[in-house]
Amino acid sequence: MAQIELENITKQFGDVKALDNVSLTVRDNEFFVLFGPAGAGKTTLLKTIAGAEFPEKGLVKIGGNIVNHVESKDRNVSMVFENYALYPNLSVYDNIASPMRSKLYKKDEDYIKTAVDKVTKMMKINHLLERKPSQLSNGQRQRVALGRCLVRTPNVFLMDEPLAHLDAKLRHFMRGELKEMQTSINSTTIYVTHDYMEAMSLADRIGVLNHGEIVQTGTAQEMYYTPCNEFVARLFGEPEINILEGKKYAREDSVYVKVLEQDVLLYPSEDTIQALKETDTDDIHIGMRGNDIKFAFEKPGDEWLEGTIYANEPIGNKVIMTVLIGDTKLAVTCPNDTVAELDQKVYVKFNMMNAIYFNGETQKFIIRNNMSRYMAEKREG
Ligand SMILES: Nc1ncnc2c1ncn2[C@@H]1O[C@H](COP(=O)(O)OP(=O)(O)OP(=O)(O)O)[C@@H](O)[C@H]1O
Repeated sequence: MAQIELENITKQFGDVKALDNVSLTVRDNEFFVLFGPAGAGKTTLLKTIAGAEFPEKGLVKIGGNIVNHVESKDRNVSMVFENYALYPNLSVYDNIASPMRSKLYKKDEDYIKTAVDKVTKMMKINHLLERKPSQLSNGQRQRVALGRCLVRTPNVFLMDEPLAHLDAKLRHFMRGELKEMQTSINSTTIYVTHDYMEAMSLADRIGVLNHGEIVQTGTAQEMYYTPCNEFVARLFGEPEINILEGKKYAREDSVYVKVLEQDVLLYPSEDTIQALKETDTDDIHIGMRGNDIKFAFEKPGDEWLEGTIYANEPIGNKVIMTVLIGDTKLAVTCPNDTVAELDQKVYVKFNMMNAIYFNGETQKFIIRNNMSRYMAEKREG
């Protein structure tokens, strides 16, 4: 049983509050991903759980026990850092074997050999066992460090960007292996990444950290469809979500939002009207993802907005077209065979089914269109 609870944790380095009153529960056996910009406090949070940093305030609990004063080695956690921290004089084999030779976990050499074989095959480093860390590439070193972390089965794995230095193909493969491993052993994992795709594909739940504070926790779906503010909305998805500045105004018993200074009204769905009416500002921002914007080169109808093509950028199997309307740039996701000239006229239309509304003053989430339907679908699974 290794539920992790952080209660009101504050950790300060000089003037910098690396963690600011953080409260968080990571459930037993959960794969929890910590996500956030550089300097948000992710590594400090991991180190606080590992016992490598000690908070000035708050409680750290593992498996229901307060561990604030328990030494790192006695917490039964296994941590892998982005900067490897391998023993330079030991071979790959001995580096990976080292946790099992420690006084606390002492295992016999046959057991160790079986465990090292298993993990080095999984990491695709079983041909490097005799080498020293200095004879390895960064990606190989990182896999050795990950292997050393995974070779025993602690209560808690703490992983700080363990795949950052691997090429895209290997990273994809490793993600699959990690996920499978997680489901086959009973361990709680907290995993730090900068890669939103990695966060979304691995996580049971995600915690977004910014300036030392937990901004939102939830599933990948919740982060993507119901982000608690514009900051979270921008973190998930490529291209970054478009945030359109608009004004709401009432007409009869409905509410309308006008965007891009154009005479186009975006009709909120029925269940959105009440929430927009109750919002105490007329400044409304609409979050619209690139794949919810349709485009055409001939004007299909009056409700389409006219713009010009500002940029066209291929990304993997899609093209991101930047459309300029007035001063606003919209990122539109297009099929990868889209051919378009810069400055060419283009017409766009929003799929309002997936519009997300934010308070323009606070940038906080108000509601998404068809919220009740979305919630019902979520409940059904
Ligand atoms: N030992 C330290 N001494 C002084 N300041 C520190 C120390 N460790 C971290 N900090 C500061 O605390 C803040 C949080 O750092 P932390 O490394 O936890 O962020 P992070 O989210 O892991 O960042 P990154 O994604 O860049 O690794 C940063 O402002 C950092 O400069």
